[in-house]
Amino acid sequence: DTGSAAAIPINEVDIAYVTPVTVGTPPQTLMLDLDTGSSDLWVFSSLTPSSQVRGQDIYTPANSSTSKLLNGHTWSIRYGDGSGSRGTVYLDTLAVGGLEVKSQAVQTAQEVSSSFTQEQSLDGLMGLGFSTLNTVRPSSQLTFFDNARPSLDEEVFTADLKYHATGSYDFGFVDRAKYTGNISYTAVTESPGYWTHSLSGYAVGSGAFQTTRLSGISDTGTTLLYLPTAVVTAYYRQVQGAQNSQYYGGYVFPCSSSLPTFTFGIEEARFTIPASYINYTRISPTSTTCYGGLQSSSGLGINIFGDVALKAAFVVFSGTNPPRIGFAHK
Ligand SMILES: C[C@H](Cc1ccc(C(C)(C)C)cc1)[C@H](NN)c1nnnn1Cc1ccc2c(c1)OCO2
Repeated sequence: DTGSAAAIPINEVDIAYVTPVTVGTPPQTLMLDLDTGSSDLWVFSSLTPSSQVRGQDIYTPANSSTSKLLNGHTWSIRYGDGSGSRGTVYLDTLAVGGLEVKSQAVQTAQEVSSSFTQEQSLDGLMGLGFSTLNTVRPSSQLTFFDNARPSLDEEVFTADLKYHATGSYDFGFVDRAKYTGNISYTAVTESPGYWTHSLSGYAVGSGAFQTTRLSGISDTGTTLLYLPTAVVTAYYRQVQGAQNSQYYGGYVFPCSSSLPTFTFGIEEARFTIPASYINYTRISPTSTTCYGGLQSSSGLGINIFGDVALKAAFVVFSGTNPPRIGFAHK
């Protein structure tokens, strides 16, 4: 079996991407953020207080003839940016792009933090990290990918995220039409449940490639690219007027500055992020100061290869044993 679905940016700066997912019988369509950096599938629901719902679609288990309460089970998740949610759990039929799982744990939110309420076009998250990270208790639940595995033609899913455009997620196959050349694979360690792997090095603009192993997680649910301070200072040293602002919590620069590209290595392969991806956003609609798409990871304790990096490639998340991740040009 296979599935293929759109990855749609939810705003004009690609803060997150959503994918249509159908839940229940008859199918209720929700727009979920497929997130390889977490492992809970949670949705805005009929159990979410109306004061916390602002335009989101909701899942109503009572309207689904196939929904079953997972008795006595609850969940609670806190994300690295401080946002979070918690609630109860139903099992129901769930499909992404034609790929159906009969009994998927759907975590119904009874509380969501304000940053989720504010994102009107995002109805929840679908974690695609390793199921060890799932927060449902007393028994943790499997991700959609883990549930779908037995029926997949190939134990893979791929991410083709795009800059200011709609991309796609595919399950169970690697679409030859979506990339050029060869796929460069590298080893993944499932620690502590993320798609953790190394970069083989980096280059700033036309500068020499620095060969140095940088370990981190490929995370479709994180907007920006977070790397060690040494790398980030080397990058912004090439940007006129750049500064690391305590006030804005990161590197900012005059929007008129010209930015270098940023190249990262996957084993012998090289992927160049265009300067436009790193000129992330104006700090306010009328400001001439812009916020960088490359920021320091020093506060996070882990390097995060988020969407700013992933959208520069076609990415294969391979659930083989051992797992691996592949990057190709597109
Ligand atoms: C933050 C997302 C999870 C999320 C996604 C979207 C949203 C909004 C819809 C409200 C926009 C909030 C939250 C990430 N997912 N793997 C995550 N979940 N747990 N850790 N991370 C990665 C991390 C960790 C720390 C950080 C960060 C990132 O950005 C800034 O500081």
